[in-house]
Amino acid sequence: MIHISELAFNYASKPVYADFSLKLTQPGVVGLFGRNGSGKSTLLKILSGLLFPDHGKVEVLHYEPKRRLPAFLEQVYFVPEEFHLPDIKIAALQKHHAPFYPKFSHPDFVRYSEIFEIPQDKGFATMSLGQKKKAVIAFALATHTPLLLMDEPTNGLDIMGRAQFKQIMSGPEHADRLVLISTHQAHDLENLMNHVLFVDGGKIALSASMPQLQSALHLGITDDFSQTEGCIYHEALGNQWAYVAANHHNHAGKINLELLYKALSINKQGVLDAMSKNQPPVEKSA
Ligand SMILES: Nc1ncnc2c1ncn2[C@@H]1O[C@H](COP(=O)(O)OP(=O)(O)OP(=O)(O)O)[C@@H](O)[C@H]1O
Repeated sequence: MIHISELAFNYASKPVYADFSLKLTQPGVVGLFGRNGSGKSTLLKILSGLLFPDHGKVEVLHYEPKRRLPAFLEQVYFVPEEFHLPDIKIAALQKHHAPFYPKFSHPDFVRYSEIFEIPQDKGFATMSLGQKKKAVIAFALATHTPLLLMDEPTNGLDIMGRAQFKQIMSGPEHADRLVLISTHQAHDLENLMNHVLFVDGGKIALSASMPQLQSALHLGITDDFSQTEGCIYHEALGNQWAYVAANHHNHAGKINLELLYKALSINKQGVLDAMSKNQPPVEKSA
């Protein structure tokens, strides 16, 4: 579905990607993680055809995004982190924009709008930031495009909004699409994710499915500091210690993505060594 090889991209003189490669071949929810400024939004814009690579090959759903062919654009929806909406009501949003997306589902849009409690009688100019974001997400999910790109979708949503987002995203109607989500709110979405990507230094630091992570890593909490010896990463948690270690027991445990993110930021090589030593015989990419 996504095939990038040897991508290079610079903003004027600011290099963001150099020799970046990535392959995602299966539908599912993929989390895109990385430090501030690591290039996540830039990648989503390149994939949606809003920015053009300087070098390398980018293929999405068998199209080159930079050509912006209508047959490509009707299959991809991008929810940016920041957006401007005209002062219209959500019924008008649907009327004017839905015809661009052949698989758009009116009943699903109504259902998602109800779950999100989006006001029907207000124009966007008088909606709150969270209400506008919910309207855009409800629309994006109702397009049923095979590829959905979302940049920080839960930013600006309250606790109920985040729960509503998870509820909608878990629906079986999204099972066949690839949903690539850039987020710093790892905890919000970790139960939904099938695969995670970490970008660092203009390259993919890690691309792994959840089963691969669960098989290779053991994340836990202990009262006994001596148990953190030899771990890939540990941190104080009140009177206890949270840690990331290589999984020597072959029990598939729960992956706390925030802890994994810190482990990768502080000791990337430790994580990669554990991953390379313990790979289950499962899919190699999402
Ligand atoms: N329009 C632009 N012109 C010049 N430089 C830019 C532009 N947009 C982004 N950058 C720079 O490119 C790099 C990557 O930015 P990008 O927004 O893709 O990062 P990000 O990973 O999405 O960051 P964040 O987590 O903070 O949202 C950053 O160093 C940023 O300063």
